Amino acid sequence: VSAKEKKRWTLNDFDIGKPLGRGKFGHVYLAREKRSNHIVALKVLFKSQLQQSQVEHQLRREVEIQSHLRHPNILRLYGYFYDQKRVYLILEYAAKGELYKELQKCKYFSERRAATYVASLARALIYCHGKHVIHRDIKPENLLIGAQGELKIADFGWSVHTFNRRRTMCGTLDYLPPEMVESVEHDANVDIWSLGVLCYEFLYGVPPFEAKEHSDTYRRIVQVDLKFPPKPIVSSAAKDLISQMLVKDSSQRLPLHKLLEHPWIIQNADPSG
Ligand SMILES: COc1ccc(C(=O)Nc2ccccc2)cc1NC(=O)CCSCc1cnc2[nH]ccc2c1
Repeated sequence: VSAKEKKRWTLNDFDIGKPLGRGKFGHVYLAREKRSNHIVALKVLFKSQLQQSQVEHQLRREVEIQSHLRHPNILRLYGYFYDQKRVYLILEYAAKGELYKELQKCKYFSERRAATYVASLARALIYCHGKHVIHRDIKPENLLIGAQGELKIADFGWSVHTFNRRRTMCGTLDYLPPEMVESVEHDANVDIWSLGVLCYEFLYGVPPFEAKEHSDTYRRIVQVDLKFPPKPIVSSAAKDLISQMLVKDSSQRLPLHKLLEHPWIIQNADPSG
């Protein structure tokens, strides 16, 4: 289903399959586009709920942002259509499912798997930043796994163009960098912080600043209270990379292109991503 055809999609163009999950604004179903037999994920959003939460403009902006993003590690939004009550998003289907379920199952990933994922996410973020899009919500719940095992950034519910930086608190705090916790101006370097948090969680199975109370997590983040547990055994190269990303001063964080040259990535990431 290429977005080139500016055709008007309707529900009749699809056979609807099993439910894939329920998001905040609606349900997602496996679906097959009848003419091409192409398998997609169809996300159904209720207009009433979008109106209630005043997110229609955010959805419109997001569809606009997404329609220009083409990257193997970014879940595609092929198009959308609507009827009386609902808005339908035609999304890429990631055949190997949700990354966080895989992380829960494995407890933590090998250094090779973690480095491969981190490198592919870094390439996706370099691509986004090149288009002045910062994602700001990189966490396991927003990552899916494609048919070849490749990682896909899957949810842009909070992405913004860098020119209008809204500071809306969204979801878990674990991934928020100090400047967002202290809600000061922030820039694309927020994604480097989140990628560092993610790399830590891939290797240890828990995020670095996790605490029982929100207030404790806040404090640990703004103090960058970074500790590496004795188990599982993690290489010093991995710890070095994480320590260069989880830096309070966002301008001092390791730039993404430097990350791709870091010894731990060079030695462990599978080049195909
Ligand atoms: C590019 O992606 C997206 C773009 C936009 C939105 C969205 O809802 N935007 C929004 C909504 C309302 C207000 C403002 C903005 C969501 C996504 N992405 C997902 O929702 C991921 C899981 S759905 C797909 C999918 C695929 N492949 C799978 N394999 C297993 C499960 C699964 C699930």
